[in-house]
Amino acid sequence: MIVTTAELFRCAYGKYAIGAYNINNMEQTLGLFRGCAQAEAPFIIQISRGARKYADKRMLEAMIRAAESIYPESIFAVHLDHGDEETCYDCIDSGFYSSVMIDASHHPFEENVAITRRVVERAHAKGVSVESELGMLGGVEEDIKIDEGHACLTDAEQAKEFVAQTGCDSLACAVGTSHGAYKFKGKQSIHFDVLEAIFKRLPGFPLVMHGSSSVPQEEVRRINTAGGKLDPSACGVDENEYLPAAKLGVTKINIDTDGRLVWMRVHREYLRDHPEDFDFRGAGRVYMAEYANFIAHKSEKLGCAKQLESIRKSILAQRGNRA
Ligand SMILES: O=C(CO)COP(=O)(O)O
Ligand SMILES: O=C[C@H](O)COP(=O)(O)O
Ligand SMILES: [Zn+2]
Ligand SMILES: [Zn+2]
Repeated sequence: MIVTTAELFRCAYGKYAIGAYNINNMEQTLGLFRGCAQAEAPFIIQISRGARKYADKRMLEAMIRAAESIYPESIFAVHLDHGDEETCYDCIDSGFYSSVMIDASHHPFEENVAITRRVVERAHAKGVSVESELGMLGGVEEDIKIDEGHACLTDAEQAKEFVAQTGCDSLACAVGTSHGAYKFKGKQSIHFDVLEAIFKRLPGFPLVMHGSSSVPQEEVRRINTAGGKLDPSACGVDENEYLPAAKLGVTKINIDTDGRLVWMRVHREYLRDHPEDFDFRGAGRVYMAEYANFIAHKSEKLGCAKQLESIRKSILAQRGNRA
């Protein structure tokens, strides 16, 4: 069942967070549905503009619809990740996406408000939820790279004003995390003081945390042992901080890099250990099983494992009340 992120957030708020994972190909798609079925977890499928170019937006839609028919019990939102205005409209008009992110945070405040408001109007007219962004994360995001010194954390007072002026359904905040495998040097910590200040000014309002991969050192070590050359000093967010963040209003946690690391590790090790192999499905099979286990593990850490049936009841009730 495809639901909106707003519907998911009404169930999760203050209790747990929903994992948002980017997909680009069939193996990720099947692994994601399988992992969430294993964990009995709801989820958010994220499609970036890069993914829409890489795999063709029609291919991604067809794969997701096929995966849904293979896993009919699944409950998920289809979400555009880091959209610009034009791509948001394309997704809203497609009738397939249930949620879009308009990321105009690189513009000045007033312009960010104006762009976000336009998208909210078009989206809400079609029942689509809107995530917006205020503040700037470090790291690489689509074609923009922001170094550590230029990242700027979200101001709580501005966040309150921004939400009131735009009417968006959720807000991505910069609270110390960053995108990619080369995150800030050393351990990445969520600035809980900043998050708490936003939570206090926006009680009941769903917050989103991007750049939340944990970049496990063991994963980086295995990739490098099998021939990779990733920076071994980079680490991500401690997975044990997902739930404390959820208690402060974070309902959506974005994880892409960690899934890419699973792909890299499985394929590098498989090719190293099976030099005679010319059937790529061997590695693909291992990857799908490993990715499913990875998703199930993340769902436990996010607190959304075993929530599927209660979410189903609650969303059907929400829809019944509105009908
Ligand atoms: O925020 C993300 C996608 O929008 C992903 O963040 P990571 O690079 O930490 O996985
Ligand atoms: O934040 C970005 C996501 O990790 C998606 O990355 P991408 O734009 O390379 O598809
Ligand atoms: Zn941004
Ligand atoms: Zn992001």
